[in-house]
This record gives sequence, structure tokens and C-alpha cells, in this order.
Amino acid sequence: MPRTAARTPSLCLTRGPISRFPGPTDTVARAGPHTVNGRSSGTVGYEERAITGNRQASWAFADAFVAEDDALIRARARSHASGLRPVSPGTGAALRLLTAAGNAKHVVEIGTGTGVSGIHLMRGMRIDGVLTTVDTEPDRQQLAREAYREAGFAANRSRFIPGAALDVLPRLTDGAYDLVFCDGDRLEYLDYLDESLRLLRPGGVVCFEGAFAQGRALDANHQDPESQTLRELLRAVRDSARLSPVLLPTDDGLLCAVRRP
Ligand SMILES: C[S@@+](CC[C@H](N)C(=O)[O-])C[C@H]1O[C@@H](n2cnc3c(N)ncnc32)[C@H](O)[C@@H]1O
Repeated sequence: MPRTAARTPSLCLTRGPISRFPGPTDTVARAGPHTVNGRSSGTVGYEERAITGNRQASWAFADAFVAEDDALIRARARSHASGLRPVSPGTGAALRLLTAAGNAKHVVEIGTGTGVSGIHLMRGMRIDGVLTTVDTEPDRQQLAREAYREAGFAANRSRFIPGAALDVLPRLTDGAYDLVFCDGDRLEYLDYLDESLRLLRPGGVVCFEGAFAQGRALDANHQDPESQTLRELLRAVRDSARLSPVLLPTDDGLLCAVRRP
């Protein structure tokens, strides 16, 4: 679907606040009564201090918490040598968790790169699962093919489709996928959202890598097209009645949402 086409009607693009990162001395205040099973827990208006000076160390620890093996380390090195930014180990672990939790059999990836995210996704998927991965650059897909082989995956576990995501995605089957992972062109993310809502089965998950844009997406002073697109994406996913969202602060932000049944 072209970028200018009408969006899915039930997506609400209400202009709500996208807050900045909390600072070291900020507190996080609950807006109203905290309820448990519909009853007040008696903690109205309590405040808890945001993770403060150790936040960076905590995030770094979390990101490295699940170690990567030789196959991933080699795929990561090829990615850097190609001038790409692969998913971080923490983001990879989150993707693996999501495919494992959903017992995913059919997954779509936009942005194969050299295969770092693909290995993580497939490691969480069912052993008969198939990763459909799309990239404009066949040379990168060849490196990813090698990486998957080194990681021990049979060739029939992945389907490589070279091409631009917005040409390829419309050819994939409606409602047939358990998870869609978006890591292609950030400027196309709203279109990827539309396509994902069509491709996902009820209960399926969509994930967007790089939702923070290195913090630019959360700072209204940045009005470049990528920051604006990501802000619009954050609002659309957060406000959609069709999605249950979470914004995971791994690496550069992993925005995920479940397509409600
Ligand atoms: C950040 S890299 C992907 C990294 C990969 N997910 C990983 O973790 O190893 C982004 C990839 O998206 C591809 N790409 C960019 N625009 C695209 C588009 N419109 N359609 C499909 N792939 C695209 C690039 O060629 C590049 O390989």
C-alpha cells in the first residue's frame, strides 16, 4: 500500500504526549488509584523513584544478559563490516522470547541484513517454523543465508525474498503470520504497520526496531522525517483499539504490539 493511501480506519492517530526520557532526579507518579481485582490497593498517589544513576549500567547489563554464541558473533561482525546496525543482543533475546512464547511457525522479517535478528527469531520459533525475510539487497541476504547455515538451521527454515518491502508484503497471505519484525526503512514504518495488521493472525505480534531513533523520536525539537514518522507510529500503535502495545527500552527501542483477537 503506498505511503499516501488511507490508513486502516480503526487506527486512531490522536495527538497525545510522547514524553521525554525521565532525568536522573525525576520521579514516576501514579496518575490515579492503583486497583487490584477492581479494588483500590490503598496506594493512591504514591510515587516511586525512577531508576536513577545506575540506569545506564542497568540497561547495559540487561542488553548483555543473554550471551550470544559464535554464529551470532560472526553474523554481527559481518553486519558491522557491511555498515549495518544489527539488533543488539538484548533486542535479539526479546525477539527470541516473543517467537518462543507465541510458538511461532510463520514469521515475516523486513530487513534481513546479515542475519543477526533472523537467527534470534528462528531460535525461538517452532522447529518446523519458517522465517520469510525480505531485503532490497541480495548480497546481504547471501551473507544471512551463510549465517543461518552456520547457526545450524536447515535451508528449508528460511525463505529469502529480495525486493522492497512495500512491493513484497502485499503478495504475502492475509492472517497467516504469527509475528512480523520490522527493521527496514524507518520512513515506511506506518505502511509496515498497515501491512502487519493484514498479515498477522489474531493474537499475532508486530515489532518495530529503532523506535527511539537515538532519542530523537522523543524530542519534539527534532522535526526530521524519520523522527516525525516514528512519533506518528508510536501514537498509532499506542492508540489503536486493535493492538495491545508495549515499548521495550532495549537498545534503540523495540515497539511491540499484539493484534487483538
Ligand atoms: C538495520 S539493517 C537490518 C539488520 C538485521 N535486521 C539484523 O539485525 O541483522 C536494515 C536492512 O533493511 C534493508 N532495507 C532498507 N530498506 C528496505 C526496504 N524498503 N525493503 C526491504 N529491505 C530494506 C537494508 O538493505 C538493510 O539490510
